[in-house]
Amino acid sequence: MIENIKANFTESIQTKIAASEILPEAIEKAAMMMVEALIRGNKILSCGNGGSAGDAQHFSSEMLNRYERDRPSLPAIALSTDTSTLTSIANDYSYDEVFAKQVRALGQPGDILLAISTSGNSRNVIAAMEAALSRDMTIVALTGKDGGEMAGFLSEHDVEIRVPSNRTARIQEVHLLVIHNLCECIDDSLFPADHGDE
Ligand SMILES: O=C(CO)[C@@H](O)[C@H](O)[C@H](O)[C@H](O)COP(=O)(O)O
Ligand SMILES: [Zn+2]
Repeated sequence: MIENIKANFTESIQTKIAASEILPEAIEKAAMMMVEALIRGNKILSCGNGGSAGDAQHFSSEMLNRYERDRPSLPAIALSTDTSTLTSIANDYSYDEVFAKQVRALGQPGDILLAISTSGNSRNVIAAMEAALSRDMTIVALTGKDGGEMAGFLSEHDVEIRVPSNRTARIQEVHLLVIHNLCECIDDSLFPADHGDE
């Protein structure tokens, strides 16, 4: 067991090092898309399943409340939080529709969808992306593995941040770091810290 635990730490560290070499430009592009959307008065919707649902909520809470510094609330909605809405859409229609229906109701032109899936193949996340495009939103996709079907949905207006790993857990661990980088870039752009503030 100890050897497995150590191997997991090593694999996670190596995945982060590999990601640090290939992802910074995509993260910067995604952050600038988000900053521009927020300046325009748009908002960010986020979605994902399982651990990625947690990531979607982690991101929205850091927008709505704060990341590391005191600053005004920023508009974001995680689409994985309202169990009445999720269960009724899944019950009456299909689990594939649980995020897409919310995007069609809440999404406005210029909003951003943060779509999170380690495989890139979750049907409900892909349906949310289709709904976002129908609302003239842009997409920031956090993926892994080979990008799955999600990778094929993106245009030059969108950005994919694909973690170089085939293991769901390792991909999720990097997704969280990506989310914290996005928050830091947004705060640095919109609310630069005073010297000596931090
Ligand atoms: O957290 C984990 C595994 O670490 C799981 O809950 C995982 O998120 C679930 O199996 C998801 O359904 C996987 O979906 P996806 O990342 O392929 O979109
Ligand atoms: Zn997990």
